Amino acid sequence: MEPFDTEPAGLLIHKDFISPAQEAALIQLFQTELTWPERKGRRSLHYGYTFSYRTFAVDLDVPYAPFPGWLTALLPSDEAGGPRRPPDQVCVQHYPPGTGIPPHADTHGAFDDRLYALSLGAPVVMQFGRAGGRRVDVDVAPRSMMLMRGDARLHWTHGIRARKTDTLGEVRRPRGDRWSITYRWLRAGGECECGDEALCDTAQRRAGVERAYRWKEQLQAGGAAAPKEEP
Ligand SMILES: O=C(O)CCC(=O)C(=O)O
Ligand SMILES: [Fe+2]
Repeated sequence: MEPFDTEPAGLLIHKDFISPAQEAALIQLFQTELTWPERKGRRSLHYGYTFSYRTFAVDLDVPYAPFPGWLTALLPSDEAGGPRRPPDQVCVQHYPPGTGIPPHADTHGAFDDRLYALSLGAPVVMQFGRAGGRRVDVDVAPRSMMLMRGDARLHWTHGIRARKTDTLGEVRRPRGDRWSITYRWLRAGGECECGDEALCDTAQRRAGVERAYRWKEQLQAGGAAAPKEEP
């Protein structure tokens, strides 16, 4: 796994984590064997514990669902000191062209300091952002496994703009269908000690600040009636 050559620190990318043949077989499986929710935009399926879009943590009321065989074969083998056990929560997502995911930091208290994401299908530009406006665009290649830890995990947001093309230098590249598999481990104790009040749910709760959910802001502004585009 190689560190990304600029900020954010803690972003590592393992190119060609799977072969083109493995990728093609997986995309075939995604398209023919999985039952995706009927909705426009990005679509998600959950394995292990189920992710809750209400709390942005796992929903412990939904029993742990064992991983299917095809997924077990794709668990990251980590050079960074772990994982010592299989992930608790895995999310397979499909991004049709034009869709994205709003900038966010995965919930600190719920998940520990390592997040992995395997990419399949079309490449996409992922944007990392830091409070104060710094932004780094990362061109995420298919078949690569990304690891976010340290700063990249805790103190930067990541997101994908909902748009039909990405611009790289002078080149406008059309988006294509992309799939990702993200891997998360529950944080023991459920409290994060990073203290980052801009991004950490534990720090915000301790400071008496309610996390600023975009859909709550929309509700207050008389806008959308339900969360639509949250991670
Ligand atoms: O699609 C990806 O590569 C990342 C998805 C993500 O950030 C998330 O599900 O929290
Ligand atoms: Fe994320």
